[in-house]
Order: sequence, then C-alpha cells, then structure tokens
Amino acid sequence: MTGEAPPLRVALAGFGAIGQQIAEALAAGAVEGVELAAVSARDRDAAARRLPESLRDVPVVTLEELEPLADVLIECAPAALLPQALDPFLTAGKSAIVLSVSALLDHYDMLVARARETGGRIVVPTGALLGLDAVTAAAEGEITSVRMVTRKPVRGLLGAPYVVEKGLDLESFKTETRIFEGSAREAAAGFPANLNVAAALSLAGIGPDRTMVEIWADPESTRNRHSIVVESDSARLDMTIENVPTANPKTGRITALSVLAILRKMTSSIRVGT
Ligand SMILES: NC(=O)C1=CN([C@@H]2O[C@H](COP(=O)(O)OP(=O)(O)OC[C@H]3O[C@@H](n4cnc5c(N)ncnc54)[C@H](OP(=O)(O)O)[C@@H]3O)[C@@H](O)[C@H]2O)C=CC1
Ligand SMILES: O=C([O-])CC(=O)C(=O)O
Repeated sequence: MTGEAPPLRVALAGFGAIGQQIAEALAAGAVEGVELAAVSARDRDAAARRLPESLRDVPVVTLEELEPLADVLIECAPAALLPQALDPFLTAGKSAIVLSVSALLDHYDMLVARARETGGRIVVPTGALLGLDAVTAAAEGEITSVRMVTRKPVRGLLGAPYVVEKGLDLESFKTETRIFEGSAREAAAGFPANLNVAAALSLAGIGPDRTMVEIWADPESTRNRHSIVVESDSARLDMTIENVPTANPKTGRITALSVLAILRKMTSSIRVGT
C-alpha cells in the first residue's frame, strides 16, 4: 500500500468566466490530486466545444446530473440557480464551493441546516476579495466595525437590479460617483452579480446587517477595487485589492485562482493561512 489517495473529483456548475478558467488550469495539471469530472452549462453543446482538448471526454450534463459524478461541487453559475446546484451535493453529504455568495445570504438558513443534517460542507472562498483569513481570525475576538468601499468601472455595474430600479444612467457619469451606501445584505440584494465579495466579507466577520458597504461607479477605472477597514480588539485591518476583470467585466481574474487555492488546501499535506 502506498497510501496514495484517489483523485478528488470536482464538478463545475457553470462554465463561464470562472468555470472555464478553472477547467483550463485543471487541464494543465495546476492542482495535483484534483480532476475535473463533470461540467454543467445553460448551452451544453457550446460548453462541450469549449472544454480544453485534454478534457474533451468530461461529461457536460444538467445541474441535477452532476452529483453522482463528483466529490465536490464548484458553484459558478447565475445566482438564481444556487439552491438547485447545491442541494444534491449537500443532501449527499458532500462539499460545495460557493461563488454566488450574494445568493447564499438569501438561502443561508436552509442550506446550512441541510449541510448540518448530512455532514455536507459549504465552502466560501475569498474569491475576488482579500484578507478573509485575518477577518475570520479577528472574529474569534471582537470586531466592532467592518466597512468596505467598492469602486467599479461602469460596465461592471450595468444591469444590476438597484441601478435599474433607481434609473441610474451610469454611462452618462463623467466622474466617479457614489451610487449606493448600505448594509452588505442590501448590497447583495441590489447587486447580486456584482458584489459577492461584500456577502463573503459579512459571513467572515460580523454578518450581513452590520457590515457596511459603499459602491462607486468610476468611468475612468479599468479594475474592480475593494477597500476594507476592520476595527477589532485584536487588530485594525486596512486592505485594498484591485482586480483585473475577466471576459465578464463583473468578475475578477483572481476569483478562479482563489478556488484553485482552496482545492489545493483540501488535498494538500500542508495548509497555510487561517
Ligand atoms: N465570490 C466571488 O468573489 C465572485 C463571485 N462571482 C459570481 O460567480 C458566479 C459565476 O460568475 P461568472 O463565471 O463570471 O459568470 P458567467 O456569466 O461568465 O458564467 C455563468 C455560467 O453559468 C451557466 N449557466 C446558466 N444557466 C445555467 C443552467 N441552467 N445550468 C447550468 N449552468 C448554467 C452559463 O452557461 P452558458 O455558458 O451556456 O451561458 C455560464 O457558463 C456569478 O454568480 C458571479 O456573480 C463572480 C466574481 C467574484
Ligand atoms: O464580488 C463580485 O461579484 C465580483 C467582484 O467584485 C470582483 O470581481 O472584483
């Protein structure tokens, strides 16, 4: 017996900017001991054509058909599909890595209860943000405030429900303009596809109602910039990340890398960071 573990089989629920970047990295052998076992997309024929050459045999199936094929789900589909994507994996006592964190706030109690019943796990990676290791550590003591200021290029905010409801004509803005101030829960509702990072920060720290968020639309900027200040009894955290967008202007390139880093932590003999 060599003690070598079988590969961890992962399934991608969604094969857009994030899913495709993960598949390409796994095809290149980026994470030892992890293999792509199945993929789901809205247009499955088109997704099959986009699979990397060495993964052409990977099945492209419906969300419901993923679970028997994999040990771990990577959810990177539109927010509205979150319960449908997670439910089979959690019911089977498996792990689900969640990127649509805004939607997780809406279904939090139900999904966490399901995971608790079965021994399944919901894993929220740092995604397009930074510092959740330090925020979770500070939360073991007492955090008194968490504030995040997000600045995005206009095209990273177009179509958000809040922008549409308020009739904001972002493309007419000549200078950077604050368009929203409120809690992370309100930000997730108003910007479900643009501000998952605020939801993740809130779950790491003091929750979606006490985490405060400002959103600025910046016609000059080409990056998604998130600045966080946390006051706690153990440390003051003051951090900024400037994300290079993917083909999807709402999504930073580092998001998929964060998932690869989590997969490495799940399979590695050494684990660095909280
Ligand atoms: N946590 C974080 O830090 C971040 C989270 N996100 C979130 O991650 C999620 C994915 O982002 P991103 O990759 O940029 O999104 P994309 O829009 O690029 O991709 C979405 C994918 O979901 C697929 N899809 C749509 N409907 C279905 C369906 N019924 N069944 C299966 N798949 C379906 C689409 O299929 P098709 O290709 O056929 O259209 C597409 O492949 C989003 O919710 C986004 O808000 C994004 C950035 C950062
Ligand atoms: O949080 C999100 O949904 C995406 C984001 O801000 C980023 O990629 O910088």
